Amino acid sequence: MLRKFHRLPGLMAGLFLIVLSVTGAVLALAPTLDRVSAVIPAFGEVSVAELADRVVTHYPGTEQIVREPSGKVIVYYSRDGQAGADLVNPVTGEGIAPYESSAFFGWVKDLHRAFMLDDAGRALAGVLAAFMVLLCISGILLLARRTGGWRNLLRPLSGSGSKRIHAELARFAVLGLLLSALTGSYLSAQRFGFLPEASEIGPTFPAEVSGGQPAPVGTLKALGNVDFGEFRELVFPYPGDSQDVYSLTTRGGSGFVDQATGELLQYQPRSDGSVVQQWIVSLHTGEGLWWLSLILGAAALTVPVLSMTGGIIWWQRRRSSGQLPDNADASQADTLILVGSEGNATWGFARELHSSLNKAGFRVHCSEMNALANQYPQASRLFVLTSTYGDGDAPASAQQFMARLGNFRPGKALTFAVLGFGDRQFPNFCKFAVEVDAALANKGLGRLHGLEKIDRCAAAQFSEWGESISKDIGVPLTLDYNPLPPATVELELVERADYGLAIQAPTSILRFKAAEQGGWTKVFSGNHKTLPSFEAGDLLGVMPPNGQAPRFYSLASSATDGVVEICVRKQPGGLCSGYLHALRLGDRIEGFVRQNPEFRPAKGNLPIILIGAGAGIGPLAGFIRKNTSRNPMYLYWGGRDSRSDFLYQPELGDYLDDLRLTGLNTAFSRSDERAYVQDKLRQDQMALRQMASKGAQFLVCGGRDMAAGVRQVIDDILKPLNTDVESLKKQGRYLEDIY
Ligand SMILES: Cc1cc2nc3c(=O)[nH]c(=O)nc-3n(C[C@H](O)[C@H](O)[C@H](O)COP(=O)(O)O)c2cc1C
Repeated sequence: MLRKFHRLPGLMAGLFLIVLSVTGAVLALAPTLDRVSAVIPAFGEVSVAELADRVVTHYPGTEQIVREPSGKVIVYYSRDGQAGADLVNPVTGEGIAPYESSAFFGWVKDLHRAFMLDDAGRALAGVLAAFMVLLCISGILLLARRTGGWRNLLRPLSGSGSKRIHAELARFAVLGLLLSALTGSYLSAQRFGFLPEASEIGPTFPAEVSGGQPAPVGTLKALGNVDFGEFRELVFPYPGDSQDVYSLTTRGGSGFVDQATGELLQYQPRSDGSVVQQWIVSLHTGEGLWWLSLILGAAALTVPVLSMTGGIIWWQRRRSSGQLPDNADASQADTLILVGSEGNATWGFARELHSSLNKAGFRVHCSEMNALANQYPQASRLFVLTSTYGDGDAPASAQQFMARLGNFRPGKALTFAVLGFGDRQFPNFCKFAVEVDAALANKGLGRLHGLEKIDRCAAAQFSEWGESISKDIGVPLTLDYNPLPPATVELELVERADYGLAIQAPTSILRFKAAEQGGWTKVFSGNHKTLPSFEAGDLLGVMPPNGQAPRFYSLASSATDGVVEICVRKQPGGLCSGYLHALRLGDRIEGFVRQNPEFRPAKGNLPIILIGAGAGIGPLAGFIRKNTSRNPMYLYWGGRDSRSDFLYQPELGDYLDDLRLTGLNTAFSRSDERAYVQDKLRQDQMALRQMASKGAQFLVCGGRDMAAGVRQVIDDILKPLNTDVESLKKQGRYLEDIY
């Protein structure tokens, strides 16, 4: 609901909002430019009497002197019967340049206020400002939900692409945008009479003036008492009219000054309403507050990017939820399908189930798990299809499910079936699905069908599950889904370095390049695909021979390195690792990239501690290679025998020499020292604790047992700091890529 609330005004108003914000950003420059060119005397340096005296010396026909909020001073005068206006220096009274309001800023202001459409445009701008208020408020709520609560609002954000850019920019700009939108809505509501405007009634013209011989303006006492900082406007008396007076406006009010005695007559302070009104204008335009105008301008500039990324997110969501035809409304549906997915594979299965149930005559509502509503009044069966990610964690579209389950009030008749999607190669096979199944049972829901798990998107297992469900619901379902294989690129092996043969742990560093599509094939196929950009720590999906499901390997290079590098240990009987180890230079494989932004070193210059064992060194070596800004980076790595499987030994030496690597600590389990990487960590505990207390980040890559051992040692090391690995994980300071 909240997302819908955020999305609708956003999509409707996107284009106009871009115009409003870009013009707003341009206008925000005006107060700063004015401030830069203005000469502003220090407090107490120039009184209004002195200012007027100096101006009159240079402009004998002065009629009015105005001080703009930026500090600029304008004199309006008549000379030889011609009216003129000049900018003047308030210290000397000399003219600086003829005064002309900028035609460009005037045009931009018209576009900003009314889209060049008079009242209809003004009304539209007002409605858009109100939309913007809604967008900002719903956006802040969504952000708090995404970061796990208000207290975490400033924490590092996870995710990548449009979602990440949208959230980061919104977090930076939201307060500025909210201020502009609130003040804009207020001013617009005032203009159309929905809110009262503070009317400023000036003082009445004095009943009595001295009528004596006018004194020189520089000697008038009431003007001498007002500092330039307080001054706003001085209107001169009509020349030769001894009954006329000076009209003086200051920051605090306005009054009249007798031109002979210099007495202040009929002074009237400004009303509170007028002060508030002026503040609202200043907070909207930055008038007189040049620093605020820069903040508002920077915030406004984010709107085009926010609109674009917001549009992309909406479109991706729509596409991934498959624009399901005949998706029943949640309140009307008798059957629910909730989907937890990170890479969208599970959506394909959900779509097939949705279509099959629809054909069987059910009213089916399908949505992501994060969109779990509090109630589904008509629903009697719930199917949850979810993948598992990270190390047994929830996928992106299910991360808020468990929290939302707290408010979920299921009807008595609602029964459920959970179908997990995962990969048996991970020890936490379908762990999140297991947790969801238990949580729903705890909530008191009856089971329609027990938990089942699908390994690597196996279509046959899915069909079998469909047959069991058919029996449970008493209606035949045919679940015939063949997932499309991912779009792959042909990669050619260009280099390999082999280690570990002597110790029966063959491990190779393999470097590939996108294979050249030559000659006629290239011309006619139009099929010259390249890998998308990738970073060390992302995953290379490799299609093994015989059409098996892809296997994933952590990338040890970034796209900018010009090669696709992986480090692979040959597993006994391993289909894909065996296939890769048998490759010779020039051989080609089919591969694709899957991003893994959760496993990346933090930016900045806090220490990074890389810990790994065996082939887990791959992405860690990639991080070190990329550390061209020489931030402190330490590597703890464990192998078997330094003579046989010291992976990346020459490169690590170079990185130490050129300071991309600050410290290297190795442990070899089959050498004389018989040490594991955990032992080296324990030996260095003082240094590690000190770095942790300074905010260091830990990145661990390698086998599961090693990772468990490392976690235990780091927990011990952190104890005196009253923290642990779990807390560091929550802060994004302990990342694992384990297999
Ligand atoms: C980085 C990564 C981590 C994964 N972690 C697990 C895991 O812990 N347990 C599991 O069963 N499957 C794991 N998988 C496999 C996915 O759950 C599986 O590929 C699933 O079909 C993906 O579906 P989705 O594209 O809808 O998210 C992982 C996959 C990747 C790429």
